[in-house]
Amino acid sequence: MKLNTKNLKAIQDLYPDELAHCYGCGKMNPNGFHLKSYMVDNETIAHFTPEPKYTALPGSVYGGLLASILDCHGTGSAAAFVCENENIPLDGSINIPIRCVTASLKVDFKAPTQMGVALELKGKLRSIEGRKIWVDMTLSANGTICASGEILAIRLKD
Ligand SMILES: CCCCCCCCCCCCCC(=O)SCCNC(=O)CCNC(=O)[C@H](O)C(C)(C)COP(=O)(O)OP(=O)(O)OC[C@H]1O[C@@H](n2cnc3c(N)ncnc32)[C@H](O)[C@@H]1OP(=O)(O)O
Repeated sequence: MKLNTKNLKAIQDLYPDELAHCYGCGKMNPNGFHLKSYMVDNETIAHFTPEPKYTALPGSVYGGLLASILDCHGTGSAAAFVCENENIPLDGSINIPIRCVTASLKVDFKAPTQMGVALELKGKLRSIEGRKIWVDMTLSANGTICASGEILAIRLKD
């Protein structure tokens, strides 16, 4: 079901402009995917509809694209979970001061991912240990989990 984002702020839109050039999710990158992830009830959600040029086999989505959007959903989720943990607001009143980058990303491709539908990505916090944040993710098409992912994101030092 499509998420109503009317009263929500995308995590990636809370990055300051100078750190928002990521190809996958940066609002300042005119050529990028502009993935937007939202915190909803202690999990993160993003929707993304790939263009047909990202085809693997006819009718299904190229796995590299799926890994790419899981990567950005994972780092955004990691930053958001740290903010929640530290009572930093995600309501847009401030740019978030937390920066996380991918140290490790694992993706399991479980079923072909149908082209032409809005994909749903979800993230759940597994753990935070110091600067290390582990997030478990799923990517679904029409309610079928097509890929699962796990990311280790590292919080950058100030
Ligand atoms: C790039 C700057 C952008 C900033 C803005 C971001 C906005 C968002 C942009 C969106 C981005 C979208 C997504 C993208 O595309 S992000 C782009 C792709 N990612 C990168 O380019 C990251 C490249 N790597 C690094 O810069 C450094 O290696 C980092 C920063 C990750 C850590 O180097 P640092 O010197 O800071 O820390 P450390 O080496 O003491 O490690 C710390 C702890 O982590 C553990 N560890 C490390 N690696 C691994 C591993 N592979 N498996 C398991 N564990 C690992 C390590 O053992 C240690 O544990 P412990 O000993 O403490 O227990």
